[in-house]
Amino acid sequence: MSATAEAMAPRAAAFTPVGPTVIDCQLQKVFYGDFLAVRNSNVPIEKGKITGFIGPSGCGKSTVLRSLNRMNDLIPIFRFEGHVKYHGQDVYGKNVDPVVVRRYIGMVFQQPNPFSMSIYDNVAFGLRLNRYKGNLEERVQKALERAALWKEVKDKLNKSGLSLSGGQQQRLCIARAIATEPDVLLMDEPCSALDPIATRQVEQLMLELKESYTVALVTHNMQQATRVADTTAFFGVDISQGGRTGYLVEMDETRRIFEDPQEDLTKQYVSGEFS
Ligand SMILES: Nc1ncnc2c1ncn2[C@@H]1O[C@H](COP(=O)(O)OP(=O)(O)OP(=O)(O)O)[C@@H](O)[C@H]1O
Repeated sequence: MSATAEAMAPRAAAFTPVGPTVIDCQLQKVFYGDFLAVRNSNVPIEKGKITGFIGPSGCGKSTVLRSLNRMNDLIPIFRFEGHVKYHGQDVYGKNVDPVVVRRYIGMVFQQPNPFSMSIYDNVAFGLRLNRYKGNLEERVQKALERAALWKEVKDKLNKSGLSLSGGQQQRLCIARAIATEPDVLLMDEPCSALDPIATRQVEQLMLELKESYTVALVTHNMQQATRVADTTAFFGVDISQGGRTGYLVEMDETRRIFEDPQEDLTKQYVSGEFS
């Protein structure tokens, strides 16, 4: 670790959540094969808040986000040292089923990815997978209402999810993710494929969703972080060892990260000196 990076790590690690922590994520080292992709990143996710992850390309934002609900399990060369605990329980515990983890910690991806099936079936998918025994129609409607899509699709629930616009597709994916009523929603650049109007709709939706869910959001868009995130984690890339290893530089209330950051690197990044 470089001297600069060493100096930065303790302060970042000292971030103390104000409210209860839903996910206690402490990643000492994250590898893809031999490649050290992320180091020294303690990123507590606080209840009822939107936690934004920002930083230059390749700093490990998505890697950290995907570690929270074991999405990286799908990559055989992924491994890490550290722990991820959800309400104190080890997410990577021996007997923990990743499908169950994702039932509580849902995910929305960068590209809207509705399944090639009807709007209704898209939203009902996770409920059926989890053998939901209640009133399916009611739950589908509720999820679509919460995702601010119901009014636009209520008369065409049998149409393909793929027939919707990009912004509608992303709200459909959000409806699909919240239908099973997860506790936490992970969003990996959910607006990057959307136009400004659809982006604003999804941002508005995020603000409404945080009333019921805890959200962690990866975004390339710093304005988006200032608009929606309560807390922001800024990641940098350490090139001192010849590789490109991401690490948490600083995490704080969003206002502080953008107006009064503690670290020079954060200052330079939020003022647009590098990207
Ligand atoms: N499946 C993988 N196999 C090997 N290396 C990977 C894999 N996924 C990511 N990486 C590497 O890990 C590092 C972190 O990638 P990650 O996608 O987490 O960064 P990011 O900050 O989200 O980037 P971006 O903003 O460009 O999406 C990068 O160097 C990337 O090339």
